[in-house]
Amino acid sequence: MTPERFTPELLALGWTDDLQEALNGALDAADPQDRPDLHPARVAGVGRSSLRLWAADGEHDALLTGAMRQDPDTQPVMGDWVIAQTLPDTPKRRVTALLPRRTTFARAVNGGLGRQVITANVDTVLIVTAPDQDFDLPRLGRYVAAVQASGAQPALILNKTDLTPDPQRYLTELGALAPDAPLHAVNARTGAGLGGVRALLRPGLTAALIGSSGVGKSTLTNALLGREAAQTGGLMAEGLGRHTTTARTLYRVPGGGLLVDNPGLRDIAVWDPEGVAADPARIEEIAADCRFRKCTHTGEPGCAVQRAVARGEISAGQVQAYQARRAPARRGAGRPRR
Ligand SMILES: Nc1nc2c(ncn2[C@@H]2O[C@H](COP(=O)(O)OP(=O)(O)OP(=O)(O)O)[C@@H](O)[C@H]2O)c(=O)[nH]1
Ligand SMILES: [Zn+2]
Repeated sequence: MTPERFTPELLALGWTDDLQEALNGALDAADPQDRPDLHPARVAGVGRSSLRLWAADGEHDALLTGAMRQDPDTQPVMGDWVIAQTLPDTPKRRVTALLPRRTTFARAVNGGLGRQVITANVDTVLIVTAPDQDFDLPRLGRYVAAVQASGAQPALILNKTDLTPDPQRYLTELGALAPDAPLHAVNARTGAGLGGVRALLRPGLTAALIGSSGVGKSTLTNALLGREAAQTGGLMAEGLGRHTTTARTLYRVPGGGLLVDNPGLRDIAVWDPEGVAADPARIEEIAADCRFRKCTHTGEPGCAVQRAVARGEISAGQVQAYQARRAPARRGAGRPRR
């Protein structure tokens, strides 16, 4: 049907079985005449009215269909996978559909009534801190919670290890925040310890860096990329350049992996942590529409919860948090609760 399907190019961009399945479904539903022109692509840059896409056959500028532009639920964000149509008279593509999101970073808007997704499909978030006045365990703990709520895996990075005679003391405290998370000490300026961080950026995986201003995210980005891509010292990163006011970009890491640079993610410190927490009543309300009464929301057909995740109404992380909370009760009772 389509020439795509796990080409090395798509895999390098983070293509998965779930995405292929969603694409197949969308192609089945599409006008047979259009099918050869429909291809998956990853959103690598977001401008006011256009998108930068990375596809199996290279980079393209793209426009949204009017319907997608008007619906906040289908507005593609950095990291999203979309279906893009080639057009006869222009090199620009037209984005026709949003593919389901694996993870979502969102912030609460309208006083917590709504949520705005700012980055999708990030697998690993490197939480960066330094052994100086930035080292604030409660705030770092909120980063960890926000990352887990997004559905992504946190990793903890202590940068600027040259500033302390005793990095181990900081590492011990950091490690206690998330015992299962990878933990690395680095000096982004000299590159010391970078090998461990590089090992987290495997082909097909998408990573992002968060942490306060000045902690060394841009320096670390440049060290990982092996070039001066991001401006250090608090200036804006390279991105869509002249076309946008807010730089948001995706980088390819030499050796594999993708790195999202998104100022919106950097502001995670100001997020309301409750805004991203799961509301069990809300999820149970959605789950009432699942086809199966004992649906576990882990991939059953007709699952209303997964449908809500795909629409961005709730995040994969919220569902995970909800399931994690239910699991002990389920074990205790020895049978499913519903
Ligand atoms: N001593 C020391 N300084 C570092 C290290 N890494 C980065 N810096 C310095 O810290 C300052 C801030 O680094 P940036 O990389 O711009 O920090 P950032 O987190 O990207 O900051 P924003 O762009 O404002 O979010 C720069 O002067 C860097 O040279 C390190 O490992 N040791
Ligand atoms: Zn379900």
